Amino acid sequence: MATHYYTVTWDQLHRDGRALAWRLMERGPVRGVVAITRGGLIPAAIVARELEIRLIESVSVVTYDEEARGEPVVVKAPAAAGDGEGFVIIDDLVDTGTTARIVRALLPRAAFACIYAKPAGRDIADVFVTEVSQDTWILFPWDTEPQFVAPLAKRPPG
Ligand SMILES: O=P(O)(O)OC[C@H]1O[C@H](OP(=O)(O)OP(=O)(O)O)[C@H](O)[C@@H]1O
Ligand code: HPA
Ligand SMILES: [Mg+2]
Repeated sequence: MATHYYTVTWDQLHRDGRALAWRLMERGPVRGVVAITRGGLIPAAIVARELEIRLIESVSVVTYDEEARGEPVVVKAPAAAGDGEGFVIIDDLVDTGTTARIVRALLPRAAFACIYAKPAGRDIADVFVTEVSQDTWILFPWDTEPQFVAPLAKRPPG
């Protein structure tokens, strides 16, 4: 269970997505990207734009219902990425690494990249940008909205 929250704004996600693109570019040419839906869709779009990649495939794995982890289900396999040669699989984050391991098994020759990583899943990523602790839940901009917060002086102590 998460005890900390790390809120990511659209602006920060865009910057971190571009940082991921830089790191991928340094590793060598990329023919296509495979986005793990849904969280990997926007990171994959940012990377594809920066690396001028038009070949974009998707794979759908459902593992979580909000913060509750369930049995991962592959809802859609990647159709046109072969064994993954020349492709980079992209996701928003690795947490336990379960989702990444399933997709890596489907595309054994692809690299795996994500923007955020937690310690339990970090080693499965070839490239990531920012690490957060295992007890931190990352709040993505598509899951949140700005809202009023009470002034500090009016909040209950604690
Ligand atoms: O490393 P893991 O423990 O497998 O967790 C990471 C995965 O969990 C989330 O996806 P989720 O299953 O919530 O689906 P979504 O991307 O459609 O929101 C996240 O987008 C990663 O794909
Ligand atoms: O920290 C997280 N944030 C959002 N989705 C997630 N899915 C697994 N871990 C996370
Ligand atoms: Mg996901």
